[in-house]
Amino acid sequence: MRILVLGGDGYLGWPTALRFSARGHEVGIVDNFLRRHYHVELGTDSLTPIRPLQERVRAWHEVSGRELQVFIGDITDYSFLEPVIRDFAPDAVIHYAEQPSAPYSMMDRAHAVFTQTNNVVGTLNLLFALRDHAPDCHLIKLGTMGEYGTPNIDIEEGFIEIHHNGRSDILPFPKQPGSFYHLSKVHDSHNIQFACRAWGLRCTDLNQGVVYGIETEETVQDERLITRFDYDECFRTALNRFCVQAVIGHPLTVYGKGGQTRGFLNIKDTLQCVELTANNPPAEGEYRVFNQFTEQFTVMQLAEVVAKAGTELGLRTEIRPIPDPRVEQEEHYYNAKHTKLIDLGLKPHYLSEELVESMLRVIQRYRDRVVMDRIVPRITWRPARAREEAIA
Ligand SMILES: O=c1ccn([C@@H]2O[C@H](COP(=O)(O)OP(=O)(O)O[C@H]3O[C@H](CS(=O)(=O)O)[C@@H](O)[C@H](O)[C@H]3O)[C@@H](O)[C@H]2O)c(=O)[nH]1
Repeated sequence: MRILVLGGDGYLGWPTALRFSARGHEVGIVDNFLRRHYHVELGTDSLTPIRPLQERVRAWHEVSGRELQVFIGDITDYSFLEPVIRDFAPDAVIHYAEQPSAPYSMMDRAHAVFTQTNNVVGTLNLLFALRDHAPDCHLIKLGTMGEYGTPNIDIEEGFIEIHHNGRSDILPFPKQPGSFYHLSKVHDSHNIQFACRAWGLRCTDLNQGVVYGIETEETVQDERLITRFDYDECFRTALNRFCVQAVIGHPLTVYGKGGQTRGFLNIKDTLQCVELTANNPPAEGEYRVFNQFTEQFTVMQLAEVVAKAGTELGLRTEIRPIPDPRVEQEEHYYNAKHTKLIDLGLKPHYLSEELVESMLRVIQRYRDRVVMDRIVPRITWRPARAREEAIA
């Protein structure tokens, strides 16, 4: 297949591009380096010393003998995106090219507006480019489990049968997202579903949970191929962040009661899921939703696994809950279905103490790169006065 990875310089995009390239597909990467720019803006950095994209691409060529095509530009700029889609003529587009952080979107008005403009306009441009230049292409869009929020009923995979006043229908599962970032993904889902219905596009919306992990089969082949690994309050994910905190001797920052439950998956399973999805495309006009995670945990359970693994390695690891900077339920019912990818053949890598220990060992190699004053959260979901109190 000809596969275009939008956001192919990112945490997941880069390993995804390598995986498809290793399997013999023709892979193109599109990126505008926004993730690198956010870190310059916030004074943070990836724990792992990632190389410039062109150097990574050369390294992959040396290691594998394979070429990756690179397109540098912004997908919100249609005059950039349209010729890329037209000339590359993809069979599948994997779309990671969005602002992915809930805290970043909650910083202030400007960051909320940027997040929604960037994400919604980029995806809309993509839909039009596919309609006009690659109508048979399979769009694989990274959505989020956070679209559903935490309702007091079981979460279905995209759709739910509703009986109402003697009639019934299968409708999109209700959405109660918890940040302007998560809301941007809801807006995308609606736009994509409409484009499938109106124009016959085919799309899989992958409602992904919280990803953890550093290494994949391809990125370990050469140190220049390592993917980024964030631990700061904005671009982290909880488990990755707790692991870095354990290594530097910082108390694990469980927010509030720690009963927040989410779906989690290993970065290796992100690649498996995307590959299974690409190999099993939907029909023309079909809009599918897969819930992409393998296990659910509370935040406190994650912290406990990290604390135990840290103790095994001789680290002094303390769990210290802090007031929750977000507006979210700190204890709640959570039971989300996730069978469709398993039915396609997903073989999960489950979370274990050994896996966390191996992450801690990799992090230990780079511990001198940690920006210490970017661990404690400063962004809150509440308005200014409450924010100042929280920081104090
Ligand atoms: O130091 C921390 C960091 C996070 N949390 C808690 O851990 C949970 C998950 O937070 P997270 O920062 O790991 O992930 P989140 O903000 O939900 O976003 C991440 O995971 C989402 C999937 S999901 O959570 O919506 O299923 C993706 O869409 C996003 O791109 C990705 O950044 C939240 O309840 C948060 O309050 C802590 O208790 N302590």
